[in-house]
Amino acid sequence: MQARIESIETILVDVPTIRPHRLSVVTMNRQTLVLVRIRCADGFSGLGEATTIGGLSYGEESPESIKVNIDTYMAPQLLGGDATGIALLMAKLRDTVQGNRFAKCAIETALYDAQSRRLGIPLSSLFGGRVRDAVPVAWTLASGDTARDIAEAEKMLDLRRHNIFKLKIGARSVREDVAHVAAIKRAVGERASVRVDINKAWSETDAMFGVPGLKDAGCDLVEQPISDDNNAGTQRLTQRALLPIMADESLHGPVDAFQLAASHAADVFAIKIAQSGGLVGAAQVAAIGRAAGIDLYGGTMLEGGVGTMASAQLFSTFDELAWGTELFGPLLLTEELLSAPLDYRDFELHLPATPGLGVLLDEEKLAYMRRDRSTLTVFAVG
Ligand SMILES: O=C(O)C[C@H]1C=CC(=O)O1
Ligand SMILES: [Mn+2]
Repeated sequence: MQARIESIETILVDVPTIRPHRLSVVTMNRQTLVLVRIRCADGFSGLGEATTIGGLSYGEESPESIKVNIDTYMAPQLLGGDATGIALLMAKLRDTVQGNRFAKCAIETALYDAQSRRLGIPLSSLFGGRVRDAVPVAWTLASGDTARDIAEAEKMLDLRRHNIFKLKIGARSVREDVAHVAAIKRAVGERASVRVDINKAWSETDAMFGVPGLKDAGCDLVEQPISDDNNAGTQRLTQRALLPIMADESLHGPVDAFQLAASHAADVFAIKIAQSGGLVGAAQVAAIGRAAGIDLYGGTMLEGGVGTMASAQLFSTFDELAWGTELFGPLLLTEELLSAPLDYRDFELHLPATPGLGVLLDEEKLAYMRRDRSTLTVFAVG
């Protein structure tokens, strides 16, 4: 049975964060969610998300460019097509649209959400089924203040919400950053795993000094210490084997995964569905990593509930997820856009058993919060 695509809508929603979120590349005070909704003639619809971080400071696609490119170049090609033929539709997009991985991810996710709803099964069933019904979730400490980060970590441990902490460093000197990490590890001790994300800020020589310091501080994992232009440098750091090195910004889908795996320039892959160009691309990144003996970690672009659940649906199917996930995006936001919030408890995100993504939008809240609330545009078949 075919299902004609009737409309594709891309919606921007600006949501303040619960506190400033300081990365080496940007300080976020709000997040712009990019939501995609595809409606089909058989009455089924699907949701996807293409949210990125800090406008253009993290990736090459901004929320605004994602919306314009979907509305102008992608939606017209897909409208009227058969929504059940996901591989064919995505092949058509790949042939005619270069790059734009986040936009493609949102469209592909919406098609998979609609298709799994149509079949009455969770989205994870279309990727082989679940190995687990819940995934561990790290929290990022990024207030920029050591005492505040320690208080936040204590609160998360008390709530039994997170016992893995990822510290954002790289904006200060290496010496100051190592002292910051050491203070937080001293405070939480064996109750939590402490890891760092440098978001490319270090030079290779910074890393030569910094990584041994982090090891002495009790840090467990180092994410993207140096530029993604210098994978040879990351390979050298990985081979020094002082601490596990995780690839994040250097990993944009299966081709990068293959190159990093072939040169063993990482010990761990941060799998992100948007960076990988979609769920299928992310599954391929995971498979390449596993084939090369590289561990997996479920990454985020700090998406809201839709993208977070799409990621969780895929990560639940991985046979190995040694470093857990960081699917905490909705918890960083001051506003809930789902009709029921995601289920975080006992240090994990629990997945719903309902069809598709298993999430619904709070339509009233969305209507009130969407950026274009006065100038609505929905692209539909004429
Ligand atoms: O990993 C990143 O670089 C981006 C993001 C994920 C968690 C977080 O706090 O920031
Ligand atoms: Mn990262």
